[in-house]
Amino acid sequence: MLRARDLTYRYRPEQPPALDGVSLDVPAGSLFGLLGPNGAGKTTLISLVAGLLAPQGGSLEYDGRPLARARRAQPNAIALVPQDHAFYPTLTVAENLDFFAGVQGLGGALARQRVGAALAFGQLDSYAKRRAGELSGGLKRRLNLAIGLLADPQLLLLDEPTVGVDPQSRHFLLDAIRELRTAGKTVIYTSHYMDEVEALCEQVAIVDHGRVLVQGTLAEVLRDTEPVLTLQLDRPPPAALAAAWTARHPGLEIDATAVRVPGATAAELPALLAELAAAGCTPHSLGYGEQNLEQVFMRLTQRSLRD
Ligand SMILES: Nc1ncnc2c1ncn2[C@@H]1O[C@H](COP(=O)(O)OP(=O)(O)OP(=O)(O)O)[C@@H](O)[C@H]1O
Repeated sequence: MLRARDLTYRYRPEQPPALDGVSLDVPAGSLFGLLGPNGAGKTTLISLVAGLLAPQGGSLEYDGRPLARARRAQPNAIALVPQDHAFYPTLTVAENLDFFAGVQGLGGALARQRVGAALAFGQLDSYAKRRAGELSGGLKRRLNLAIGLLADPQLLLLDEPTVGVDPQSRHFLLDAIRELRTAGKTVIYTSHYMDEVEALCEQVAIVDHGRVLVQGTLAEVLRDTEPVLTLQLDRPPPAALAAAWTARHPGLEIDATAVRVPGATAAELPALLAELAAAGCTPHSLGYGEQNLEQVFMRLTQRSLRD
């Protein structure tokens, strides 16, 4: 459905590029997680898809047509729900929805029906007459999402929709996003919360410094890296053992209570455990094989998502 090839974008000539050759394929009907730390380029990328910025290099296609042409043919097919609150705080919830329905060219019975559906989707009916600026953080996010859905878009771009919300609203928003997918929408979801992306999305791309580091189904991305053995220990292994393991497994990491051994094979496990026991160290937990997205990100960048 959405195909990006070699996209580049630079805000200022003296700055590094915000996007540096990004290629992505977002299948129709997928919940696609765009994961990356602050400043990775996520907002820039979805601003290009939303048409707020024009690519300086590369191409973007939507349903097989150049994006600009697809947008002219179907102006309401793609909607952006931005990170910032995109409504008028002094208007009520209902007035905001009526206003944005009008902005998107909806009128008469269709506008009433879409506003009703958006209120119901965001479970905002009982707040319809409340000034938007007086809503809680979570309700403001729900209103943002409801406005994005007014014109019944096919592709919804959600930029960090759960930042700054209470756990209950976060839960509500994540369920609502799942519902959108069930209703056949395509959703691109940017986040630096890897647990959310892991719980929600079946397609994932990890971006950093304006580049896509890895993309594919969640299962592919998690499997894409060599297995890591993680041992939680009662104390660090002796220096001689650490040196021997590091020689066999470059990239081995040791901290006060854990050892991470990249590239260890399943066949090696008994020997490694025997060496540890001989050195007087007792592992109290052991993990092997599949990693989570945070670990994949750390392996690819040597940094944490929150650095
Ligand atoms: N309007 C702007 N002018 C100049 N530089 C910008 C502008 N907007 C973003 N940048 C820079 O472009 C890079 C990518 O920013 P972008 O907002 O796309 O990242 P992001 O992954 O969405 O981060 P965040 O999670 O913090 O929103 C960053 O280095 C950022 O400082």
